[in-house]
Amino acid sequence: MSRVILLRHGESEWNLANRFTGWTDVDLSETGRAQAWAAGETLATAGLLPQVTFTSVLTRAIRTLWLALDASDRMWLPVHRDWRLNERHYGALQGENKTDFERRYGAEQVHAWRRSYATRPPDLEWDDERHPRFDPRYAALEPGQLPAAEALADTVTRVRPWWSDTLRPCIEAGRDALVVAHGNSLRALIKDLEGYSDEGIAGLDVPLAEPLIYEFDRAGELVDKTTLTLSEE
Ligand SMILES: O=C(O)[C@@H](CO)OP(=O)(O)O
Repeated sequence: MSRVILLRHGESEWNLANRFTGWTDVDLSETGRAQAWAAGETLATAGLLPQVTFTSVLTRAIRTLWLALDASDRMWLPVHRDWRLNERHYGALQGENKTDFERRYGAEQVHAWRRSYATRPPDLEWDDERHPRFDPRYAALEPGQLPAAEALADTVTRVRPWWSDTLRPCIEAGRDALVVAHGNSLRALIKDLEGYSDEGIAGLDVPLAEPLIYEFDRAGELVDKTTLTLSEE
């Protein structure tokens, strides 16, 4: 048996400001840091101490992992960062305020951008300085791998091979893993794990910094899922 703990990062500065974030590399807010620490304490109290950890290449997820590892006295664990766990790329919407956009474009359009499976937000321009091709952390990737905007369906397409080549072998080896990622990259993973339909996944929101525990058998089949409630201060 293997346990996989899925953890969305704590509140970021742009969760707080209600701005579309995507691949923008914003840090955790003070609340987000406290949430990440509390998540680590909760895992330690529950005896959920993984042997290996995975995260994205974005600061809010990496720092959540660091704080959770520190709080659970596990800073020595191996950490594997992978761009395929990044948040869904929100294209030209990145930086915009979600409420302002609802006023300008209507709640239905904004909901489609945020939660429909296949609706892609408008692309970031190729020459926009925020385009990932200008970011050194993606320098080893082929230009065709770098999104200018993603629908959730596109995020599923990049998370699926990560599951097959990285997480699944770890599960089959009987190892427990902590995966710290983002609202929509976790929705992409959970869609396949729990068999959500393209329409059904629109109704799933992953809470900030609340550990979701998935248990798998040695064949990599999901056998159980639980949510850990955070310990009270
Ligand atoms: O802005 C984002 O990148 C995400 C996560 O915060 O937002 P949403 O939940 O609207 O997809």
